[in-house]
This record gives sequence, C-alpha cells and structure tokens, in this order.
Amino acid sequence: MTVDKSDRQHALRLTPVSRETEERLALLVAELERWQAAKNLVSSATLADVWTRHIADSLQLFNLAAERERWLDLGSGGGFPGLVIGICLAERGAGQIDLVESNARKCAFLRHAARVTGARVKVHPARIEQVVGSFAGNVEVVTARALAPLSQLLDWCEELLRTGALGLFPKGQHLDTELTDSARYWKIQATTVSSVTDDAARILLVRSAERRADP
Ligand SMILES: C[S@@+](CC[C@H](N)C(=O)[O-])C[C@H]1O[C@@H](n2cnc3c(N)ncnc32)[C@H](O)[C@@H]1O
Repeated sequence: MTVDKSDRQHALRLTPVSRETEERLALLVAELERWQAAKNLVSSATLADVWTRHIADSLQLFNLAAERERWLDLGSGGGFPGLVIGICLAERGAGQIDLVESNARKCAFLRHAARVTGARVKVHPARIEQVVGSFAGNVEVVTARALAPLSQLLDWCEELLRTGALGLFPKGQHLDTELTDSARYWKIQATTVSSVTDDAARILLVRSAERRADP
C-alpha cells in the first residue's frame, strides 16, 4: 500500500505542525509502512490515508491539552495517538507519554519507532488492569483510542481521573449510546468537541467521574 501524498498535505492543513515535527512524523509513517506487512500494526485499509486517519487524528488530541506534559496512552497498538504525542513532546524537549500495550510485537514496534523518531515515550508491555493504578497522581492526561466502551474506560481510569487527570477519548457514532450506558454506573463531568478528521466522530473530554452508589 502506498501512502497518498495529497493526504499528507490535507492532514497538515487540518493539524499544522512545525517542519521539525513533520519530519519526525514522516519517519514514523515510513517505519509503520515498513513494519506493517510483517506485523499488521494498523488496519491495512487505513494506510493509504495514514496522515489523516492516524497522524492528524492523533495530533488533534495533543492540541486539546498541549500545555500538559505528563501523558498516558492505554492500548497504544501501532502508536496512535501515543507515538504522535511523544513526537510533539520531543519538539518541546520536555514531558513524557507512557504507552501501555499488551501485545509484544506492537511493543517492539513502539520501542523501535520511538528510537527512530526521538519520541519522548516509555513503553510498558503490560495489561492495563495490572498497571493503570501505578500512574494515579502522576499523569495529567490519559488517552485511549479505539480501545473499549466508555464504561470500561471509566473503570480503568477511575483513580487517574480522581487524582486530576483529564480523559481524552475519541469516539465514533456510538458515543451517545455509550454515554447513556455509562450513566447507569457513573456520574461524569464531560464535554465533547467535533473531530477535525471525521464528521461522524467526536472527542470526549472527561474531567471527573464518580461511581454511582446504587446503579
Ligand atoms: C484496536 S487497537 C487500537 C490501537 C490504537 N490505540 C489505535 O487507535 O490505532 C487496541 C489495542 O489495545 C490493546 N489492548 C486491548 N486490551 C488491552 C489490555 N487490557 N491491556 C493492554 N493492552 C490492551 C490491543 O493489543 C490493541 O493493540
């Protein structure tokens, strides 16, 4: 699959970055293409417009909380949004994003791509439920993309949100159903913003989540 050059321009119009960051992102895309055949890191159907579908889609999350320095990405997969956020932090020369991913071959790619691009990331080859508690109080933003329904994300992130982290969860057309389902168990303070890459998608910003006493 060849990456479409006009897609790169389109993506960078949606989410502009510096020349330095663009070069690092191009290195990430090249490594993703190189590893994809053997490791199946993302859906192959999304590679032709990887800049819009994955790079800009991740950059817009960073832009929602760009002033924050300590990030955590759950279920990082092929590195979206985690590696892209790590690349943004590299330009700043400060901050870190921790990536939690249970799949060993994806972790190998995450480490390799971080080395090549200089992304400020730390990879944790682990299951979220076993390590997420150790980040409470230490992260300012938690992201999770294409990972799990909102109720599950809130279960995992309860302590992080209680200790001040902002949750940034990109969601598709089922967001309203997920909000209704989770309202049985959770009282949340949240807002949404429209996705710049997909008209049908929104990003949920969760500022707090309180478990209901009697669901
Ligand atoms: C559908 S992929 C999404 C990857 C990436 N966030 C993206 O948007 O392209 C979900 C990823 O989460 C990982 N994952 C799912 N459940 C997990 C768990 N309990 N602990 C750690 N990783 C998990 C899977 O291995 C997979 O790589």
